[in-house]
Amino acid sequence: MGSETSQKLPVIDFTNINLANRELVKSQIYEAVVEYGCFEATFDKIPLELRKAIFGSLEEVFDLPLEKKLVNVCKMKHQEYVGQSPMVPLFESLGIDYANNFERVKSITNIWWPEGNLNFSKTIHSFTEIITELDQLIRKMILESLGVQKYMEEHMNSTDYLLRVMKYKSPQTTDPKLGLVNHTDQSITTILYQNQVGGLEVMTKDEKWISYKPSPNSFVVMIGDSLKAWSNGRLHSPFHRVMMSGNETRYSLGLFAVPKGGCCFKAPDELVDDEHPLLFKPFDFADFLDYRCSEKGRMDQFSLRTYCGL
Ligand SMILES: O=C(O)CCC(=O)C(=O)O
Ligand SMILES: [Fe+2]
Repeated sequence: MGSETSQKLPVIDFTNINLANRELVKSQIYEAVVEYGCFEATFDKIPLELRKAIFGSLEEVFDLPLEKKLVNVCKMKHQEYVGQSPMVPLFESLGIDYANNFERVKSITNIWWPEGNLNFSKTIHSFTEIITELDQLIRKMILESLGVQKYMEEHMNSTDYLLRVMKYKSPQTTDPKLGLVNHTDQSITTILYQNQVGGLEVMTKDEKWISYKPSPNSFVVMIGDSLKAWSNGRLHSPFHRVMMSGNETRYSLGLFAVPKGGCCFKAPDELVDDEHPLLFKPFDFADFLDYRCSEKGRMDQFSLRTYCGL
């Protein structure tokens, strides 16, 4: 599935949003999430020192002994350590749930480093706090574009944040090797950030792979299946994967906004009418993840449609 294209993701500038350009940015976002389900955000609020600290912290956590990484630190379901998988041997990932809450980050840090590691907690939390703000601005603008801003508070209150950190070993070859399998995210939105090593590819609606070139002030913003369902299919949740080549280690972070478990996630009535019949049954995110992580769900590229498509 998919051939390469020299096309690029739409780039949207968030460095200086003001009253004069807000509406323009809003329309750029909407156009991008309808067409690509994804865009590159230029955003300069991560100072260079913090960037260095972030990738230093990622190196440090993945250098922990395997038995430490295998301890399940998350209260959110299905967020345990992934690694040493025969399907994706280069890939490792750890979850930090509710990473926007400093006390929560500290208590997870203390499991990994019983003597504490304040530098790690602070770095992870600062990053999350800054990116959470970007996420909320983007979602606010998306809800406005959808004409359902009256649900803003309810929508924001029914979501939590999960941070996942990722390491991809270098394959030591110029021949690209699969780093992470092709998938859509189950989240509402995902914001990705990475070191200088490229590899992320996003699929267009006509099944072409766009490869993304990282840079320090650039973030990839992606729509997940939950927002696709909530927008009653108006927004696209794109397939994406990671392909690795060369001899440098790739580190990345994904901040996932996810529906709170136990809460019924349903498209607003305003987005459902004769022209736009309801496409997905209301769902509980925890159940959706149960399906996605089941033996059948793991093999199912169209898990949203299978799980709650009408
Ligand atoms: O490492 C990346 O850039 C992508 C990670 C990803 O797609 C995911 O964790 O869902
Ligand atoms: Fe993903």
